[in-house]
Amino acid sequence: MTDKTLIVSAPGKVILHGEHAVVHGKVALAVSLNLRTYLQIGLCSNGRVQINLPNIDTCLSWESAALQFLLTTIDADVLNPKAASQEQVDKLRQFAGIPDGCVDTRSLAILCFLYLYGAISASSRYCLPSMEILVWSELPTGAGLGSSAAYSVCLAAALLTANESIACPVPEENGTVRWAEDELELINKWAFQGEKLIHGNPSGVDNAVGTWGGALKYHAGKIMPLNRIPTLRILLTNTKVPRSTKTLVAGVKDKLNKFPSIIGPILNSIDAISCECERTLAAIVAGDSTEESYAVLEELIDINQHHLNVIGVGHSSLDRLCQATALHSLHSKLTGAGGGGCGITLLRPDTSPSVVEASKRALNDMGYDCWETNIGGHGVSLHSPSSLQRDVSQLLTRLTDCQ
Ligand SMILES: Nc1ncnc2c1ncn2[C@@H]1O[C@H](COP(=O)(O)OP(=O)(O)OP(=O)(O)O)[C@@H](O)[C@H]1O
Ligand SMILES: C[C@@](O)(CCO)CC(=O)[O-]
Ligand SMILES: [Mg+2]
Repeated sequence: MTDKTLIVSAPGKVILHGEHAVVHGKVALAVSLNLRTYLQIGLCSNGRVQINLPNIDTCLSWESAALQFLLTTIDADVLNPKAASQEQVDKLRQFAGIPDGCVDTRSLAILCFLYLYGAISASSRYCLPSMEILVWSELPTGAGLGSSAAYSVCLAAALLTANESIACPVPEENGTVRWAEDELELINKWAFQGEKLIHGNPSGVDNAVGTWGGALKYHAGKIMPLNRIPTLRILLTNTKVPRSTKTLVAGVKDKLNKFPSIIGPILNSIDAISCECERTLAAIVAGDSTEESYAVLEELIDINQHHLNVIGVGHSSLDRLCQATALHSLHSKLTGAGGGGCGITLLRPDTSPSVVEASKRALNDMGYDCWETNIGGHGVSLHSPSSLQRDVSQLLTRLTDCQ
């Protein structure tokens, strides 16, 4: 590609409880996934900026000179990330030929890139750097697993590192490194600004998981690592019904504005579910009556799924998912923004392989993708090419070659 190439990655996430309520200041519990988004950035001197997004069939390239307007449009301080103003968004839309109100996958991804590239580069340079960026993800796009946050976190980490606003740590023996805590905070803050362009009004939970990984409790902007959490077995199902987080989040806000005394208590109840879930997970770690604790976790899942339907983010595909797993005495709820996308099903430590297989078969027969997942992937990381899994490395090389 170029003389200086960096590869970063960030994990997707599942929200156990608290989606949507967290946007309104309630508690959410989220864990990172072992599915990641990878970004390769190469600084070059060919006077061009290229972004290749194969998951969404998009590859765009501009003369750096054509992007110089970003320097005057975006007056940013790299150490104090701020949101794009309406005027700036309008200029970016106009430049990229994105009509007002257009929320398709490609438009949102490009808007997010242009703002982060402009804001991070413009704040410390007089001319914009020439670069080639390739983003490829193992996560399904727009399915509730935090693909937008993983994309924003990767862009923020790569642009800040390429710009030397944060250090470029030297990979250790295993070839993967993380940044220092204050640098992670800066990555997270910029990623949050990227999420704003994609989501409209994000809570910040998804980019926090993408940045720090692991399991965390998120409450009104406060990020608290969850240390007392057992190894959970989770079946992840993608209904493949497309939806937009931005639209769903806006829908809940409208409902809350219209019926504050009806929807408000439901959001409070979701908050209480997250807190009860946290206590129950800690009880399992402490070895307290695991059998009963799992029964509580299952009941919390059922109650929350009903609440999410009431606030308008359910979908018939998700109802069918819950019914299909209930036939095997398993409990499911949507995860992420809902409206289709993915659901999670809790498996007990002793759920037998035959039950898991039968559930998977039933879900596959309905046209859904379904897999038992590992949770707790590490947060945003910088990789040496040799440390990447072979299939990921080969894929990035192949995609680079066909640019
Ligand atoms: N691999 C990718 N390449 C380019 N753009 C991506 C990629 N992954 C996500 N995006 C951007 O993120 C948007 C999807 O974000 P959205 O928030 O709707 O879904 P999600 O993040 O997968 O789900 P949730 O927010 O519920 O966890 C896409 O429309 C696209 O703009
Ligand atoms: C629906 C939502 O709560 C989670 C999306 O993964 C939105 C957010 O928190 O930004
Ligand atoms: Mg998202």
